[in-house]
Amino acid sequence: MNKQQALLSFPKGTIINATIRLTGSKSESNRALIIAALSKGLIEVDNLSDAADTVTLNEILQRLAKDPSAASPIDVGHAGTAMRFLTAYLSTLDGTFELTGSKRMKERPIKLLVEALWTLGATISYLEENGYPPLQIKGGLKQATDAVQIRGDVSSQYLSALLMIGSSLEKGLSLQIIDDLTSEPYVRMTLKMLEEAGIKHTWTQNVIKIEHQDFSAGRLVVEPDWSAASYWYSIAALVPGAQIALPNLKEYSLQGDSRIQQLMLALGVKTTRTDDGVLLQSISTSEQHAAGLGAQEVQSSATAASSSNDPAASSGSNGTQNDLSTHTNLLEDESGIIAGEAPIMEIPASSSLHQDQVHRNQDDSIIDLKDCPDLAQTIIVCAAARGLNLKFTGLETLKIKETNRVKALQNELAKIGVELLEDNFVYTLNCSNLHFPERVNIKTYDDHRMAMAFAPLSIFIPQLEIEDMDVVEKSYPDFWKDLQTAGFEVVTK
Ligand SMILES: O=C(O)C1=C[C@@H](OP(=O)(O)O)[C@@H](O)[C@H](O)C1
Ligand SMILES: C=C(OP(=O)(O)O)C(=O)O
Repeated sequence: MNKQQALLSFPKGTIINATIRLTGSKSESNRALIIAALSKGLIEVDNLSDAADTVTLNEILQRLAKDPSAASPIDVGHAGTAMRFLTAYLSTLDGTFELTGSKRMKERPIKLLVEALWTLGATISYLEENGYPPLQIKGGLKQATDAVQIRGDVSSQYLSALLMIGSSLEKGLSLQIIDDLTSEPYVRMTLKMLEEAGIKHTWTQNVIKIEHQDFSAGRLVVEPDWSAASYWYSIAALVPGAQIALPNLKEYSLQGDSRIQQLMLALGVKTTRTDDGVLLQSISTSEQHAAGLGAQEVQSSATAASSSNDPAASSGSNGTQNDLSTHTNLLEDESGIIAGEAPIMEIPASSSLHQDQVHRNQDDSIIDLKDCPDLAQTIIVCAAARGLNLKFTGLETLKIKETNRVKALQNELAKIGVELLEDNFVYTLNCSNLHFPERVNIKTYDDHRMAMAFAPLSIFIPQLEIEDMDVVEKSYPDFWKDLQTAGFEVVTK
């Protein structure tokens, strides 16, 4: 099938003054759909995302509700959350299911989740490579135990998948997290949404407990997507005088990616709360200097931003301070490979020890994105365009997402003369040869975030081609239309 390219340009002198209505969060939507399905009609959902990942999961759940025996094979395409959440959910249904996905999905590890479900009593087998989809799931889980351990440093989606089925299991769930927890705000989002659906939990040190209990009737309202908002922050950081209103976004959100507010303050974007959402404004260089945001300050301010100002983020929802960030590594896996017998892809080394070292030794110019990996491409490309030699940690899990995002960033940033250097879990931008050619073609690697993170470069590159523009469907189908609303020219080729 021929891929459609977008040819982007940004007329010189355009001042951006736009209102952009973002679609709902795909993370919240996909949790809401699973919770609604588990609640058997007690929970209703409002403002579902238009994201293809959500549309796909919704269709699958509707087919399952109609006739589980006719629903298989179930194909989630590129949707990581759908793959992981359904693996747990299907284990609780009656029937036998084949769960598969795109070529890339078959390279994204699922072994830790499958092993945790095996411990609970599920019957799951690998249909191709050990440790990877496709899976055969024989439902009707007969629970062997409530106690399960799982490494937290590979994907938080495994934990969310288990937590969502916890209250439906006859013995409940006691989930012990070993190793560092990556993408922690997504686990908190899961627990918060379960709470909104009447499901209580406790989180003490590294153990989250959910008793067997019933959902209570209610409605989950999905907020607009903060990850999608990040591309507008990047644009505001690169276009002097830009003003972008994002209605309905909440300053304090269930979404950890709302941290873009603090991170981008350091790159020159101010966020103001309005009656119906937030307003982004680019701060001029002189304002940045007046606010003390010189090059050095940009770096330390960005670091400070990596500890959220969201009060909900600093303690368990039961008010218990958890110490996951400091607990020791219990299951060091020196090989750094969790794949089965035929490993397809190395997952980030079980790197807690090394990363702890980095954190201990770090000067304050390192931005840690472990809590918000989906912001990495946006921030790194934006910083590169600004010529800022920033340092980052917490990027290890990028290697097992829609593509190896570290490699993809390295390849595409090279086209503007920028290097992203990797050394012992620290990633450094070297912008000393930054230049903007007349025409650049950006490859997307089947990754929506590659397309959206690089699109703002059209502010500097007269003809920017984005290969395979349809990739944005995964999370933000209206992205190109919204760019046009803001004054960008988008020609489809
Ligand atoms: O739970 C979720 O909704 C998500 C968790 C994150 O994945 P990891 O936990 O694998 O980092 C994130 O990258 C993904 O886009 C959505
Ligand atoms: C990593 C992502 O999604 P998923 O893991 O759900 O495929 C993403 O949206 O950036």
